[in-house]
Amino acid sequence: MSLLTLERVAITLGRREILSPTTLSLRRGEFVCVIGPSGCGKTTLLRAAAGFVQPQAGGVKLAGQPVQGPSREAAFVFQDYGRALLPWRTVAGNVSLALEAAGVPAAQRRERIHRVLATVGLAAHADKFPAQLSGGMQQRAQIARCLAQEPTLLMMDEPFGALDAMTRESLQDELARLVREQGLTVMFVTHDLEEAIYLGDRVVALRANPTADKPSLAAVIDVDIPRPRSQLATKEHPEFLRLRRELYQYLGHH
Ligand SMILES: Nc1ncnc2c1ncn2[C@@H]1O[C@H](COP(=O)(O)OP(=O)(O)OP(=O)(O)O)[C@@H](O)[C@H]1O
Repeated sequence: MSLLTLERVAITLGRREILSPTTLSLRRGEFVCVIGPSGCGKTTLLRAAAGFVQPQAGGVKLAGQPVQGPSREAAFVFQDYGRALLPWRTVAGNVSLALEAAGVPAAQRRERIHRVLATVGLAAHADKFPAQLSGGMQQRAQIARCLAQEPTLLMMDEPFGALDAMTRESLQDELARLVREQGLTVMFVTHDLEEAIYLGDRVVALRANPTADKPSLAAVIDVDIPRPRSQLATKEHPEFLRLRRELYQYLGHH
């Protein structure tokens, strides 16, 4: 059963067609990664799917309902955690924002804040300010704020792109666990092929400068590698290596 459906979604910015008509649907609980060269429209596709931009043609449906603007069902995680968090609010205060916006009474907020912070391993840092945390911890805080909103869909735009390799790997593993435990559906933009294969149930490859015979959607590939995955074993799995080669060719030569 599909949760999110994009039906011939096309986007033109200025006079340029950024995204040629693209059809894609995400099943409930599915983790879909979107890759492609810089400027091919990954962020634009994600923003359209989240209702932040209205496509010039085609439509987006969430749980069968047309998406006409941002909704609480879909939470958006940005790469730039430094700008996503309010510096004058503590970690707990930042998470509280999502609950305040949803009208959750103060009496229930404390417990909910504690629960989501524990989920992302930040329970001991609730009273710290963002500037007192490492990049990885700030990104965890942003993810906690999104989870507090209790979304069904997580839209993530290169969330780990600014982190060092070790932190990125541990956050990938935490995210995969969390998504599985909570049954979330994820649309995850990255320019990192390995990250896309490691995390995804499917990988969507976009190409830049679409034309009539070479549309934006270059390929949609199933990642048939068992879960839970692990950084070492999965990345040595023959299927991982095969997919990496296949996607590399799509990105490099199409
Ligand atoms: N508001 C806008 N007006 C005109 N062009 C825009 C606007 N926003 C983005 N673009 C252009 O649309 C194209 C797609 O941008 P988008 O950010 O979706 O690409 P991307 O694949 O996410 O790129 P990157 O990997 O570099 O983040 C780019 O060429 C960008 O310059």
